Amino acid sequence: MSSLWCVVPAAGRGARVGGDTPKQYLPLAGRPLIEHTLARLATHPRIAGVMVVLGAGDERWPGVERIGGKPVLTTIGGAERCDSVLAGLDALPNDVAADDFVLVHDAARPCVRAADIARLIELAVPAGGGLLGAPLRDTLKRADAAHRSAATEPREERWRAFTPQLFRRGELAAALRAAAASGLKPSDEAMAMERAGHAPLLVEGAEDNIKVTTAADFALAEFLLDRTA
Ligand SMILES: Nc1ccn([C@@H]2O[C@H](COP(=O)(O)OP(=O)(O)OP(=O)(O)O)[C@@H](O)[C@H]2O)c(=O)n1
Ligand SMILES: C[C@](O)(CO)[C@H](O)COP(=O)(O)O
Repeated sequence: MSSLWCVVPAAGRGARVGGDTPKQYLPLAGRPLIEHTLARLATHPRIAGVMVVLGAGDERWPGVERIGGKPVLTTIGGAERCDSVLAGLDALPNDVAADDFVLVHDAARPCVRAADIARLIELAVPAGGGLLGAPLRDTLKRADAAHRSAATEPREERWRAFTPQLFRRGELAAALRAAAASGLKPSDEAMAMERAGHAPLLVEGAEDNIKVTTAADFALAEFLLDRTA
């Protein structure tokens, strides 16, 4: 079975965590958060290599060139996550063809399960692309400016999007470029692909594939690390 490259957007500032150090470099179980994520990806049998997208002038990147025997390449990202993903796609090795599928996975998601990555590849490749996610399981409220519940929104057919997301290199790059040209800043790859007329497959994954977003998420991620390995 062929293996895929994975673009890892890691050029964010982690503003919602606070502090001067971007969250991907903050300690999680004794190691920088990003190292856990890269270890998960690089040791996966279906992943050929990782392209880490760094912030400009990022001195915190340890400069590793291989993890788990897999190549680790780097490039510089942009102002928004979508810009960073596009930069990562453009920087992939030339032997990654336009029709080859590529994964995109947030550096901020260190607890992704290997079985979920395998299942995404198994189901989304024949479907032309897709993403891990989970159906909403809570009642959904629309808040007004005073944080009052203004309405209860339908939760049927509503999913939370996770990463990895998986698409053909050329189609995803074209969709991201088209979105950028229209002034849209897609919050995930699937949004750009939907806008380009594709219908990404939703593949249900474990809800413990959390995105470390606030300081409180570090304790939860540390609790989950060993339980999701
Ligand atoms: N310009 C950006 C913004 C985000 N990311 C990456 O996209 C992933 C998910 O984004 P998010 O959780 O929003 O991270 P930050 O943008 O760093 O968080 P914040 O919005 O709190 O600053 C992270 O791995 C982050 O490093 C990126 O590569 N380039
Ligand atoms: C891509 C993503 O992980 C899907 O849920 C998420 O949108 C990235 O976080 P952000 O805060 O939207 O940048």
